[in-house]
Amino acid sequence: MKPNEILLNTLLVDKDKIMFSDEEIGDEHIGTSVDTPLREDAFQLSDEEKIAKIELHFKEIMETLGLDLRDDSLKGTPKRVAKMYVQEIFSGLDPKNKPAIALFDNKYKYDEMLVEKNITFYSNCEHHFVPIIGKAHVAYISSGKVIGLSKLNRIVQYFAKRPQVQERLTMQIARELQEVLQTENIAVLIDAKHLCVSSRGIKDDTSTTVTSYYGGKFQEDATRQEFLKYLNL
Ligand SMILES: Nc1nc2c(ncn2[C@@H]2O[C@H](COP(=O)(O)OP(=O)(O)OP(=O)(O)O)[C@@H](O)[C@H]2O)c(=O)[nH]1
Ligand SMILES: [Zn+2]
Repeated sequence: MKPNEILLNTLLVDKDKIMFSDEEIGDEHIGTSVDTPLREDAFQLSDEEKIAKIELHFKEIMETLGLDLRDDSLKGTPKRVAKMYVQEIFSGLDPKNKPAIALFDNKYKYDEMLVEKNITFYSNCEHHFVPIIGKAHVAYISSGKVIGLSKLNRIVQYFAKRPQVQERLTMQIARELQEVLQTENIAVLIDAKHLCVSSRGIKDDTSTTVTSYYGGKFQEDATRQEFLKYLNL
């Protein structure tokens, strides 16, 4: 294959992967791979319909593995897994579960950074569908608006409840905070353990993965250092 053909193929593959956004579908999103790749018909089924379909398919997976679903302990598993996927661990794929955020004026005139640290989250790796367990630390410097503290945690949980890669999770949290708080001044740092790295494959039980995003004033060295100091990093 000539170099140009290789480049073209790469572009085609990437384009297919990132065409569909969870906010909007359109060409303007080609290149904005911050969005979870979603099918065009992603929101057509009700939760009940999704659960029924996943139950059916999961039953088939278990039977293919050789399990006898007449066993008392196993017979409810396909339904349990389906409900867990739709209502719990992948509930962040559905915008109806996005946390409602009320914005308040910064009447306290607090203009230093606010850090919400050690937000424990459970996500799942989109390559293997096994858990990612980690801590997210987020910070913002108000541009005149503030939100309730718990909403910072809720935003982290919403995006964690999707099949994820850590880089995208980091960027989705940062982008949402920038939108909600109407400021570029956002920092996000995630330190997480990927069970696909520790419990299988390379089986490295000690390594963790750190990703970060620094926007606006956090791009200045002193501000970034202050944020990291609060995290004891
Ligand atoms: N960049 C990135 N990679 C991830 C993340 N979670 C898991 N991975 C990696 O995704 C890769 C998938 O690689 P493949 O070679 O296709 O899969 P695999 O054969 O199961 O790879 P091994 O885990 O090395 O056995 C692995 O290296 C994972 O460690 C993540 O959040 N970000
Ligand atoms: Zn994985």
